[in-house]
Amino acid sequence: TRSTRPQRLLHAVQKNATRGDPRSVINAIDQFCRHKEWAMNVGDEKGCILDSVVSEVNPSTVLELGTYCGYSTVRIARLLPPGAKFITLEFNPKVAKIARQVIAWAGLEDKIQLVEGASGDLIPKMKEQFGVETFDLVFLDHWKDRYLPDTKLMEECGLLKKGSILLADNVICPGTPDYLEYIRNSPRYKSQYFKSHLEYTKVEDGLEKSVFLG
Ligand SMILES: CCNc1ncnc2c1ncn2[C@@H]1O[C@H](/C=C/CNC(=O)c2cc(-c3ccc(F)cc3)cc(O)c2O)[C@@H](O)[C@H]1O
Ligand SMILES: [Mg+2]
Repeated sequence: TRSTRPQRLLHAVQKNATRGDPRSVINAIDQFCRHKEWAMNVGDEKGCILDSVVSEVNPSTVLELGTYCGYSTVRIARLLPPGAKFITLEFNPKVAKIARQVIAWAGLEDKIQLVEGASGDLIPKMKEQFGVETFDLVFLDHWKDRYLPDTKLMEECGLLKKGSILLADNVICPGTPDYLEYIRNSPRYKSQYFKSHLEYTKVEDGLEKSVFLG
């Protein structure tokens, strides 16, 4: 049977990237998606904005919603200080299996805890099961209609503290209208839009960075 897109992406990494070199894994995926087969990674243009936010926040605790093939996971993990706690959630076991191999190829498996399951089920367990108090940074990149409910759930579970940063991909394309409306009008957040483009295309997209005010 025909391979899946995540499998073909993994093979491109194993063929073109150097083991233990995160930058080469990132480049191999970007080359593959730009020249061979598009895939829904945050990509290199928005990826640079992600890098700058991660470097600025210098987080001790990070949560990523929607690992997919692990592209943004590798981008984030390579910039984290030693001892940082990085949890990424992926509910498709087949995709999680690919992401683990991409992360391993980059040599970053010790910095990343990939947990298989749905964010709605796992967020309420963060404190008891994963020993997390609050997250300094959350990267939202899963189903777009889940950004808002999961943000409210993180608030309810006390996982955000004053200064916590939410960074949301795809707020224009495919778009997350209910999330944007909430986060931009809530007195509990200060938001900033970073205009960019949909990965590997000229279509407008962007990242919304929101600071939780407590
Ligand atoms: C049920 C919600 N909770 C979840 N918990 C854990 N993992 C989840 C969850 N949802 C989805 N996932 C996983 O995250 C990934 C899904 C990401 C969804 N992303 C998109 O739809 C997306 C889509 C596009 C896009 C843009 C333009 C197009 F024409 C076509 C596609 C671009 C992007 O950058 C995207 O992020 C999958 O691996 C899925 O298994
Ligand atoms: Mg995305």
